[in-house]
Amino acid sequence: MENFIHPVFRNCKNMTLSELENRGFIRSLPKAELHLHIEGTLEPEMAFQLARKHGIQLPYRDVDALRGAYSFSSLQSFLDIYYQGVQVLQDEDDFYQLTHAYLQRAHTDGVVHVEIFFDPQSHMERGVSLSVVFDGITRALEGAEREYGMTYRLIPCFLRHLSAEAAMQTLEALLPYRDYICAVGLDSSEDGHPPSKFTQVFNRARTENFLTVAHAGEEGPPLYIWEALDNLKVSRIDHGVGCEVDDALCERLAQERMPLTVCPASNIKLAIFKSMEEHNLKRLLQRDLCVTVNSDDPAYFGAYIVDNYLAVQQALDLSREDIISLARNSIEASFLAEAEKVFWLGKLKVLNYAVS
Ligand code: HPA
Ligand SMILES: [Zn+2]
Repeated sequence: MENFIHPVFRNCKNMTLSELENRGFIRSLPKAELHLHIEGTLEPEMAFQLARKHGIQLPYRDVDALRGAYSFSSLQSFLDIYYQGVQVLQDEDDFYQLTHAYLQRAHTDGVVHVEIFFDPQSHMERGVSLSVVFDGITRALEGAEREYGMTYRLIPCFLRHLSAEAAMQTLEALLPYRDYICAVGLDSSEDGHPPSKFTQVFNRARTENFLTVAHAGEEGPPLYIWEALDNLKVSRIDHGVGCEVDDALCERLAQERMPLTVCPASNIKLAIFKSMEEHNLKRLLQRDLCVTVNSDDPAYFGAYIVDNYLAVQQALDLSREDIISLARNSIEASFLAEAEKVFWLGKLKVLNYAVS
């Protein structure tokens, strides 16, 4: 027990006082996490625990060797390891444990509302039923709502490297679970898989009263962001950092107040930017875009939501007002009801008075 360090403090050993103060400040802000793949919260310790439980042999000697493999050169190099990790998720309790662990962590980070992605196709193709996935995830979400008052939405995503027909079949399989679903999304390998490939599927999703979101402009060109807006009629762009080279697109995003769910640590780990100092988040904020900060796949990128806020604050020299704007954007960009947004925005307004 002597050497036990709570995961929240694992990275704190070498921190300066101002880092600790900033971390506490960021934690204290009510915020929403809007870009989080639940499968991307699988920490190596849990991967080994579940592999042992199910008699699965992971191709790594131990937890350290697995964590050591989390070194990526591109989105695809990450996805190859991520889909391998998914294999250990087999029964309802696995999905519960995974989601429960993430929600506990999010709560300590001051997250008051989560919108969680998951990849139904990566489970169904292994013979894991949708009811197992939904039951496990929603059991944890309902527990966090009871215990912490944390609200939630669920967003199943279609894998864009698979066919539009497969996505349509997946949408049909999801319909019996419609009461648990707020929106549908699009993720996985971006290059060569434009949003327009899924126009019909997203049309159908909207006739079924689902909102839509899509990953676009992570590695892909601005054209994919235009297509997500015009073909898929999304309410948010996931990532979207590739918009910067297209002035007309930036103007449209600003004018429509179209949120971008930016994931800074993910962008560095997947080599979208060479370093955090080169990240374009501050420039996008200065262009009046509705930028939010999120963790994407925190177990793989080594950074949960507060780590992401802190990293951009330090690297880009963001003020406390900037940080509050990011938290405010997250509430505004969420799929919460208007009255709930007003409640959290009121709390943030009081905090803003306190720092300005
Ligand atoms: O960052 C991502 N991009 C695309 N697909 C994904 N699936 C999990 N994480 C990601
Ligand atoms: Zn993502």
